Amino acid sequence: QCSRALAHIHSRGVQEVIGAAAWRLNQQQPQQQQQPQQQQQQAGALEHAAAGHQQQTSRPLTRHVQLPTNTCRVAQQCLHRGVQAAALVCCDFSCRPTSWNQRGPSRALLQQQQQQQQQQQQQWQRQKQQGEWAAARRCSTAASTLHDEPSAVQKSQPHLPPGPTLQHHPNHQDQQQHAGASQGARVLDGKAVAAAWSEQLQQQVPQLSQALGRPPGLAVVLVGSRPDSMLYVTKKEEACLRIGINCRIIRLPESVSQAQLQQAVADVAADAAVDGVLVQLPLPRHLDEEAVMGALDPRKDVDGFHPLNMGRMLMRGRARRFVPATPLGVVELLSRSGVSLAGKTAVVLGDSNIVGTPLAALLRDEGAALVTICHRPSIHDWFEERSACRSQRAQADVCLPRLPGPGPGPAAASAAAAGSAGASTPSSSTQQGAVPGSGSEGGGFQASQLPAICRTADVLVVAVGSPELVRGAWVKPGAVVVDVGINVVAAAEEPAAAAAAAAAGGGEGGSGKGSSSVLPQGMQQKGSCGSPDQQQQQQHLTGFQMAQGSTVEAEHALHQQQQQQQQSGCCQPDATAAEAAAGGGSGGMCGLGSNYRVVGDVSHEEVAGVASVLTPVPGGVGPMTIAAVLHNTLQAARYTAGLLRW
Ligand SMILES: Nc1nc2c(c(=O)[nH]1)N[C@@H](CN(C=O)c1ccc(C(=O)N[C@@H](CCC(=O)O)C(=O)O)cc1)CN2
Repeated sequence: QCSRALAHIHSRGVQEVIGAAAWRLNQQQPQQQQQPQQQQQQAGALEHAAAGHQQQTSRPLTRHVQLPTNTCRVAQQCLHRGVQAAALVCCDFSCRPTSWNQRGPSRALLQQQQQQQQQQQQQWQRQKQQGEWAAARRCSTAASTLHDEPSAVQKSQPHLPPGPTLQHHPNHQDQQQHAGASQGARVLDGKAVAAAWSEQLQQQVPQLSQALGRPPGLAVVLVGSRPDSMLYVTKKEEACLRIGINCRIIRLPESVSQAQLQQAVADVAADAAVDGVLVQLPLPRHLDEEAVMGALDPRKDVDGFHPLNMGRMLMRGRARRFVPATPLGVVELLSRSGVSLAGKTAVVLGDSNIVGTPLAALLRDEGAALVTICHRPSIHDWFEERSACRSQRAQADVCLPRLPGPGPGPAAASAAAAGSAGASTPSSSTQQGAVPGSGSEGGGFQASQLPAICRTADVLVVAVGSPELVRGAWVKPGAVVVDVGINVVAAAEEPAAAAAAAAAGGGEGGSGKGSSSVLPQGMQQKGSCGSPDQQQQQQHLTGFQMAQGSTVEAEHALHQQQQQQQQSGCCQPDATAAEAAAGGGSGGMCGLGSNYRVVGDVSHEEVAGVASVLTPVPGGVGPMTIAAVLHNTLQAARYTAGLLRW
């Protein structure tokens, strides 16, 4: 079990697992009491490794393995001799502070640690059934409460400085792991967790600035003036300034050419005062995002979108470098909230490069036993049927998607509507005849599985950009649900209101034609935003667009619409990001005001009654994304300063 745990640690990129030799020594004579000479040998070996490390990197060792039973005190001696950081793995549950020798920690500290360990061990006992992955996690959990342990994802990255302390909440974990039908989900406070993380990062800045001879520097390249992108860039800039990172924004016009953009990125990356560079996405349609990402300097690629960084993360057992901010934020939010992923069945709705795809790899690395990605063909089918779904919601718990068959169209829509009455699971007869794996040509089968696949998830992450797609009935009781979507909808379009409207309207039809109740009031007042059909379409796309997991195609389509609206006075073309942020409870995209609100991809109200843990929108993953950018920028600064080996 121990060697598996070590292999696991190695496979996650931790290179410095010193003490493994001492562990082996101990293994060879498991029954024997160690002789003082042996103990000294081990202490010497660890110290030697620690000193070597310090010499090589000019900083103290930041992680080592805490060894079983007898050797624990050896590790402890190391801590006393200037090794700063936490034990990573404690393989032996019977290891007790009492086995440490007199030169170990003070009695008070021992007592405190003993108490903590006892609490942990009680918790371990309750979780003992969780299997091998859980064992490794239990160990690191114990270690992290004893010391200032790097957080979950940091552990998987080599050479990290002492990181933030994982806040494990046994009660919360119990709640998560033992909850059946939930009395009400624990709603994670992403804003507070991000603030705490940022504060920890802020504490690292002075030391880094000293090593660099200047503050760490981030450059953000922003093409065009999408209100959402402007808002996010402003958030990044403000967050940087708050903790002492210099932030440069390079604003390029919408019409910038591929060559000009790549040149601008190369120029800013060549600036010696810039440690990290990111290009805000999405880019206008005429630009080739892949080429831009490929041309980034991977050592400064704080978004982790360069193929080298992405590849290292996706491949099993490779040492990671930069991890994309939103997935990193998700995993940090869970881990800092005491939510364990070990042994869990995870489902990720959405396969974007920004969120879904990298997050699936992170969940795998965090110990999830099974990770399913519901990818584009299946989800697109849902989008195609959303308008039909909406009007069906009043009548059915789960709105069925289009039946397998011809491509999207009115016939398919009415088939879906007809099928929605009785069947709510994929085992229903309406699903027969579906062609598994038929993919984008006829993804009805995949789409029809979505609710059922979601219901298999202990941990469900939704990043598709479809407002409140995931309903209560899609969620397994007691599941952990992470909502990554950010959708702007008209305030009047709350699900309950929509359902009531649909019920009152007696099945108005899928298109929502002429339904003024769902139109943004501001637009109605201005009355110049296109036909009702266009307005309806715009609403869909608005929600679609704002999500971090949404497709670039849809984003561009919306952007074009926005531009048209701006020209026609529908949106405020001159609203700055700051104004937008200040405007209305929605967080104010495009000067939205109170007629709009920001919702996630999950029906919060419904799912809160079923899940055990839920992230809100806004105030969940979004703020964690910003904190993760700060984290990555400081990592980049460490590479620049030579504090980390690339
Ligand atoms: N180059 C990148 N582009 C984009 C990324 C990315 O990680 N790198 N992710 C998203 C946008 N994004 C950061 O860039 C981001 C999205 C949302 C938030 C956020 O804080 N959201 C708030 C709500 C928004 C509001 O106030 O209206 C929240 O959830 O509380 C931050 C950053 C796409 N592009």
